[in-house]
Amino acid sequence: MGGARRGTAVGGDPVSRDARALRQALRQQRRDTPASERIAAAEAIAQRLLALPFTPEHGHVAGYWSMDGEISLHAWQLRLPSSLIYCLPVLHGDRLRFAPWRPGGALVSNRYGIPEPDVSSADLIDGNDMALVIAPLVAFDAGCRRLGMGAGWYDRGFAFRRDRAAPPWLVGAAFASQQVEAIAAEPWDVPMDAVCTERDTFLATPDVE
Ligand SMILES: Nc1nc2c(c(=O)[nH]1)N(C=O)[C@@H](CNc1ccc(C(=O)N[C@@H](CCC(=O)O)C(=O)O)cc1)CN2
Ligand SMILES: Nc1ncnc2c1ncn2[C@@H]1O[C@H](COP(=O)(O)OP(=O)(O)OP(=O)(O)O)[C@@H](O)[C@H]1O
Repeated sequence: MGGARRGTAVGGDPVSRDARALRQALRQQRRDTPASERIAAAEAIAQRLLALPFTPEHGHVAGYWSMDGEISLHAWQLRLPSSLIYCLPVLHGDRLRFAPWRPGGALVSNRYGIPEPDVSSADLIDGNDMALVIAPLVAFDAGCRRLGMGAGWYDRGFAFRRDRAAPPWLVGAAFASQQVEAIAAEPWDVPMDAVCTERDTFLATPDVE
């Protein structure tokens, strides 16, 4: 494995989806990001996310409760226009759903120990009713392909986006150090419309007919 070095893209072959070791190395590198970098990165990614060409004017937008060293979205959440409703992911059976959350709102811990809004299932929002979803990731490439935690929550939840246009807009969020040369495409993969880091914004190239 050539490269889980900080700040450098991993070169060589496309990242094998079976590369458990690579996933672990990238997660370790993500956890090792120093606090000073995390603080600056949260501000920088907020500016990039707010500047996306397709930021919706109203509706529900999802972030995530960062864990395992993921880049934080609190600065973005704080700066969202009041016409947008911030939501967090909620694991409902085998489905990824969403629920509005504001600081102070009731939370419970999900099966992975990640806090999620404490709401009844009737109040959960389906992925296809969201305007924009920021997806956490372990690695990404410049083509806006995403490697997640390996349980397929986002790929299953947004499978409908493989043959349907946005919305919901899907945006990966990561530290620049999580970029790899190429992620091998799997049939179930749902590419992101963009990936933002503290340093760059990658936009998926629209299909030219
Ligand atoms: N902050 C955040 N929220 C998120 C995700 C995420 O990646 N980050 N998810 C993105 O999908 C969903 C949760 N998916 C997850 C999938 C695996 C693990 C995880 O820690 N797996 C452990 C093994 C845990 C176990 O077996 O119970 C591991 O791989 O070490 C966590 C979250 C929804 N919410
Ligand atoms: N649309 C789908 N329908 C059924 N199974 C799916 C679908 N999408 C993904 N999966 C399954 O989910 C598993 C994990 O996929 P993958 O490794 O791509 O997840 P990931 O993108 O890393 O994780 P996540 O989306 O949770 O962050 C795969 O084994 C795949 O079989």
